Amino acid sequence: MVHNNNNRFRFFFHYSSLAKLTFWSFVFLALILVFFFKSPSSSSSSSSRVMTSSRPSMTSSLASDLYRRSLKTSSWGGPTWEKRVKSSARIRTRNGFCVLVTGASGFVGTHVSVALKRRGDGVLGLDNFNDYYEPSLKRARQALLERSGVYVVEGDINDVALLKKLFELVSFSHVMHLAAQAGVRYAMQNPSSYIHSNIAGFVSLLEICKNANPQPAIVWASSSSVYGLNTKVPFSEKDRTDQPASLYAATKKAGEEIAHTYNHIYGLSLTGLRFFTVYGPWGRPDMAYFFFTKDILKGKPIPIFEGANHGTVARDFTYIDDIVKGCLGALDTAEKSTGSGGKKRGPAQLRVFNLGNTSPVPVSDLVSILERLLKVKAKRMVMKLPRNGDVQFTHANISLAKREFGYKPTTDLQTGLKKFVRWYVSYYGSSKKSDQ
Ligand SMILES: O=C(O)[C@H]1O[C@H](OP(=O)(O)OP(=O)(O)OC[C@H]2O[C@@H](n3ccc(=O)[nH]c3=O)[C@H](O)[C@@H]2O)[C@H](O)[C@@H](O)[C@@H]1O
Repeated sequence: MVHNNNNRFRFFFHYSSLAKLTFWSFVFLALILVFFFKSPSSSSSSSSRVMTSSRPSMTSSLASDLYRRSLKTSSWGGPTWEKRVKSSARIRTRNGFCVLVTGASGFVGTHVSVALKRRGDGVLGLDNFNDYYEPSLKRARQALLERSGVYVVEGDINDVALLKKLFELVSFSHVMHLAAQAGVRYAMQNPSSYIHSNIAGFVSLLEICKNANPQPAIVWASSSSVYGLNTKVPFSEKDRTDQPASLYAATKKAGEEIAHTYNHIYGLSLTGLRFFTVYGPWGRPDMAYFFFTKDILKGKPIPIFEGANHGTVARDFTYIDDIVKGCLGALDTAEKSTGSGGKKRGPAQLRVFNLGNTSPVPVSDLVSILERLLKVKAKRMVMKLPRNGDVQFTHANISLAKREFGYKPTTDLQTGLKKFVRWYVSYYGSSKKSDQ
């Protein structure tokens, strides 16, 4: 009896302390939730586009919220959001791909997404809409993508919870990874942004891809800048790439080594594309051809770089439509990854290709073409090539891409710039008045 009473007492004691514990846990959780939803920075990061979110876990959502706060992007989740994600990623043709395009509202990302969608592939975009250059241009590209049926999820590639969610909702056959911090000279002003996007972000994406089942094949943007101080021309994929001249180039080179690691350990199929100074409609305002156009129209001086002893500075300018063909060719010839759920099952494809135009043009000739197209004389201000990451010359050997997927650029600089200028004038309206 005594024994029984004791048991009952113990049971009651346990029961009441358990109830207390549960009660206080609830109170604590409620306090966290109140703090989380009322916090000013969390609400300031929420734009009018905020959707109710169904987030995977408290800790991951807090972490992802921090990223979103720092990048001022809106939140994600909820049934409507999930429906849009799935609908955008739905394949509409036999044997079509299901592609996640990171950096979809970027210059190359927009063009590639539209081309994939047009041929019936399922395409889901992802972009953090950062303000490295005018976000309104990224929004305009997003509107264009919407009209083509491509939904762009607003978020950062470092947001692990978001990436997990996307891979839960959609079984991607391919990832076209174009999200990056671009620009050679800006790396001296904001080095950490290159580490954040080009290294940490790439690893975060690869971690998700390696754990996915099935693992997608990945095609991603490297850069001609990896050739750095290499003087042997034209640049071939076999040439040395261990002398980067800018932090930007170093992060792209690091990306190539990271790609090797994930291919080796996890059996991810990885293809890096070394783009050579891509230009065209909907381009990047930080690039020379773009801001030269703006400044020539405004009558502002154009800084034209030259090498030592008046040496020519030249680029293998490559038109966007040619680059898009190269990207699709790389996707079409990408073999499947061989691993699943984080385990390698056999060797997988690892490739790197130059995507250039194979005909370098001096920067001074670029300016002459723009003068003719704009019918305005440029105020040329010739200056020494700054020692902040620029290289004097780029020239692609494209025989590897030609052999693998028939890559053959067809647009010369004159023709491509004509299309760019036409777009520029129509986009900015009366361009001479444009403040962009
Ligand atoms: O192909 C690449 O790998 C790289 O191409 C471009 O980098 P860059 O070729 O330096 O392109 P721009 O900044 O547009 O410069 C084009 C040319 O104009 C010259 N330039 C640039 C700026 C300026 O004020 N004056 C000037 O003469 C540069 O020296 C260069 O020769 C992109 O900005 C990079 O993101 C990309 O990775």
